[in-house]
Amino acid sequence: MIGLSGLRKSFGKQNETVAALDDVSLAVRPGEILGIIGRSGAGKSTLLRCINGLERPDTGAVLIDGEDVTRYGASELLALRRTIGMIFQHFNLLSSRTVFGNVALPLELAGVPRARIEERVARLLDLVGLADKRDAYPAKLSGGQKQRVGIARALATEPRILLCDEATSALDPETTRQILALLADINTKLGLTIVLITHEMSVVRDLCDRMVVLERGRIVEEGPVAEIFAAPESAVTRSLLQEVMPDLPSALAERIEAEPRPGAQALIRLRFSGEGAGEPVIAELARRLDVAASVLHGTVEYIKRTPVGVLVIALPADLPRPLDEIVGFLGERAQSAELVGYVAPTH
Ligand SMILES: Nc1ncnc2c1ncn2[C@@H]1O[C@H](COP(=O)(O)OP(=O)(O)OP(=O)(O)O)[C@@H](O)[C@H]1O
Repeated sequence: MIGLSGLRKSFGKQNETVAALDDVSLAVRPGEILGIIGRSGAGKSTLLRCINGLERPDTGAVLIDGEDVTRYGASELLALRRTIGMIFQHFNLLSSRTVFGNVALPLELAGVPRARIEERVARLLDLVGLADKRDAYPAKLSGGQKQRVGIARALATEPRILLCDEATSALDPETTRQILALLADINTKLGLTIVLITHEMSVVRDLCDRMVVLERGRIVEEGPVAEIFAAPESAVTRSLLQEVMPDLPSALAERIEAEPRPGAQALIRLRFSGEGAGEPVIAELARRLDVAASVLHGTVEYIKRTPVGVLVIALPADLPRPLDEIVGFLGERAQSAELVGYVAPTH
């Protein structure tokens, strides 16, 4: 549905140039929800703006339904934007217009007859659960209600693609959950393709099918959300994941040493996904290798009903077998097993 190939975009800043996008290639499948995550300045907004033609890449192609939109002129771009809805962090509603007036605006601009506008807006307000706020002005709405208006307005021209620019970053956690549930509902009901940018892993976890991690204008990781949560490869992804699935609680992290001191216990981090998440690894470790491990930390997240977890265990100081063998044994039963370091005995 959307194909980006070899996108590069630089901005000049005094004497230096910043590569906002540095050779980005990506395919977005019809009907999927793709999350693009990265830290501030990673290039997320530039990427989104290239998709809807607000930004023209220096080189590379943006294919929408097979057509390279980087070659479009002004009028073709205008038509393109009607097929791509967009919602924003700060909603961007017109304060002088009612809820109805805001949602109706793109239809008025497209010259849709009044009766059809009335009917379409009523349907959209029903869809986003705001039928009773039809005549309210934005100033009287909560953040979540404003974003619902934003979503209804974005859907007014019946786009095939919805771009979300940090759409829940200004909302509290409960309202965020409701808006993400609404987006999931719209994705299912309308078969809409959704591309969202965010700096929050919880948004990706709760809504997306696949994810892309951007860092300094480059894609550093890409794949199904559950797979990346279970086995993050890049340092950026691991660090972003700390927000939802801490690898180690900070009190424990402070005590970790790289080399074993006499009497120190080795800490092993296990990652699990899907079926493996329920397997009795620790019991097997005790039974088969005669190693009694203790659990120091664990989290389990459900991503589209797939359990994905992290478990940190401490091995006893005097191991009956070589450490490598134990890590290998665990690695065969979990998604991954790695030595985190050692903790010295506290007494
Ligand atoms: N119009 C511009 N002029 C100059 N530099 C820009 C412009 N737009 C973006 N940049 C630079 O390009 C880089 C990527 O910016 P971009 O806004 O795409 O990142 P982002 O991941 O969306 O960040 P944020 O989450 O803070 O919005 C940054 O270094 C930014 O300063």
